[in-house]
Amino acid sequence: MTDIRGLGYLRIQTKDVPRWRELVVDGLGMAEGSGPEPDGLYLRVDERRSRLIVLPGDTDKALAVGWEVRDQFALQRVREQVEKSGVTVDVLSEEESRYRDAEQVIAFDDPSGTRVEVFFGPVLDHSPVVTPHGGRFVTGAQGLGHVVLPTPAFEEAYTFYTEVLGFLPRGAIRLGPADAPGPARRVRFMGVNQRHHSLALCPAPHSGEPGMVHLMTEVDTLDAVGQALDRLGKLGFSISSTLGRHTNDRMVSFYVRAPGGWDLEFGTEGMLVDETHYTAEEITADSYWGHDWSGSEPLAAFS
Ligand SMILES: Cc1ccc(O)c(O)c1CC[C@@H]1C(=O)CC[C@]2(C)C(=O)CC[C@@H]12
Ligand SMILES: [Fe+2]
Repeated sequence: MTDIRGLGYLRIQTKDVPRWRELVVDGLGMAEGSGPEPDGLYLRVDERRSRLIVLPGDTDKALAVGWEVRDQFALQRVREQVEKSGVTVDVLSEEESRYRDAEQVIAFDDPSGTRVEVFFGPVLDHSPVVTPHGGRFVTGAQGLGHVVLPTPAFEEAYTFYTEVLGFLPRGAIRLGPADAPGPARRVRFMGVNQRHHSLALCPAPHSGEPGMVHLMTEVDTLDAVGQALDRLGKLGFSISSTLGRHTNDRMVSFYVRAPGGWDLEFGTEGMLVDETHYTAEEITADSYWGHDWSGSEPLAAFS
């Protein structure tokens, strides 16, 4: 069983912090917090000081995906496993860890070059999470949500996450027709807690900028999802996919395009996995209904 307990945080940079604020605060209804960079946008959805960190930069890209472990002993085990696999691990200084609002952070690159941070001891903010539209986010033992990462080195990356970091396979979906020539290409889902997937890998031409396909965050009511969709329309955001219900995690969600050419998925009613009975399945449709991607602008990871 893996030492990783959940998706802890995502840190990105963007050319357009104000538009990101409209997207995640005015649109999705996250609460604005604070952090070490005065010009950064720190988003709170729970008692953590921040879960999504949006920093100003020259380009739009993911800076780091943060995975949480229980304690210093778990962090040490992860470090040993990653080093044993031949990957260099940076042990961040106390100052660098404090910048990330954690007691201790280690960092390394995954096989696609995505910066991975693993941490324990997140710093809490006990003031009430005052979300601007009253939404309540589903985090806790299920972590922040899930990320889908683009990778041109699919097999290597999948092996790394499952065999080195211990992510559990949580099924797959084939890309393209079942009778396509050559080896099947699949999006593979992986979990570390009861959330169906905390990570998915998607075969893509490159994992460079923006280095993300989407980040999913979950709220506790369908009304909060629908109201966010209404607000985003008024704010002029492009909806990449209409509302729909996924077949694997049963989540009802939509996708909205973020600056930088990747998406934020916003959903509710995600299922809880019971590992006593779960087996990894291959789904043959992404959704029971909805999720019409036909109006989507192309994802930057595929260009
Ligand atoms: C199928 C599915 C189940 C659960 C999810 O949280 C989820 O995001 C998805 C969609 C993944 C989806 C896909 O399978 C094919 C390629 C897609 C359409 C993309 O290009 C982005 C989302 C990808
Ligand atoms: Fe997703």
